[in-house]
Amino acid sequence: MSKSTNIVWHDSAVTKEQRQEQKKHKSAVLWFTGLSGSGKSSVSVELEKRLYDLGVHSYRLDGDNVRHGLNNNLGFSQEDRTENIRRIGEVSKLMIDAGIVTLSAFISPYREDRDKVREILDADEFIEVYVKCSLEACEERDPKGLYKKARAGEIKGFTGIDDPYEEPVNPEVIVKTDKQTLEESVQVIIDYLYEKGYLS
Ligand SMILES: Nc1ncnc2c1ncn2[C@@H]1O[C@H](COP(=O)(O)OS(=O)(=O)O)[C@@H](OP(=O)(O)O)[C@H]1O
Ligand SMILES: Nc1ncnc2c1ncn2[C@@H]1O[C@H](COP(=O)(O)OP(=O)(O)O)[C@@H](O)[C@H]1O
Repeated sequence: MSKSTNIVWHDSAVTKEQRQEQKKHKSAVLWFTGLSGSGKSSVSVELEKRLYDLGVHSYRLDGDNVRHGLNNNLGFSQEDRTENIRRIGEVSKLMIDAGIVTLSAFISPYREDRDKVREILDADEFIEVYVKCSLEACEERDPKGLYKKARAGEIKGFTGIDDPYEEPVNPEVIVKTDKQTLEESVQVIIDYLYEKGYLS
């Protein structure tokens, strides 16, 4: 529920469309969702590098990083995760308005939260990228040692262990990081962006 009252929207003199035209590409959010350790950070970092080399104005928002600043008052309860995703959805919307291809990499375990982000954007602005990887493979990788801690009961409410992860029903893109190399996953996304006309 919004607490802001007596506020009036003020339009800019430069439109989103003009910014896109200037940059020579569309803007949208690539919304990476998946278990901890599935590869959201690895794939989005590599993709950002590829996009930069292609001259695409892009920027990456990452769960761990954003929780150091903007969202450092949020934990991992369902309510806090929902607020985390709501804020990132709004930040992504601002970035899209600025003409930027935004890469948002958050577990975002709840379908409803992801769908709400989709709803506040235009139809082709939300590209859900399911970073699919079995729990077993994520746990085997355990890059931060968090699964080990969760199994030992040192972290409560860890996604995939004792907290839910709701898979996307109809994502625009699926990358299977337990079956594909990092480079193959990045290429799948680049191909999608060209095929759908985000890049030309
Ligand atoms: N309880 C619990 N469950 C899941 N993850 C946890 C938890 N506690 C800390 N971490 C670390 O926080 C990172 C996930 O943050 P996100 O903002 O992406 O999470 S969420 O979208 O709000 O669910 C996640 O990063 P990734 O491993 O990159 O996904 C973890 O490093
Ligand atoms: N094919 C692959 N794609 C992405 N990551 C992979 C792959 N194979 C192994 N990995 C490793 O898996 C780990 C994924 O961790 P990370 O990218 O931080 O995931 P997340 O951001 O989803 O938590 C990294 O250590 C990465 O090197």
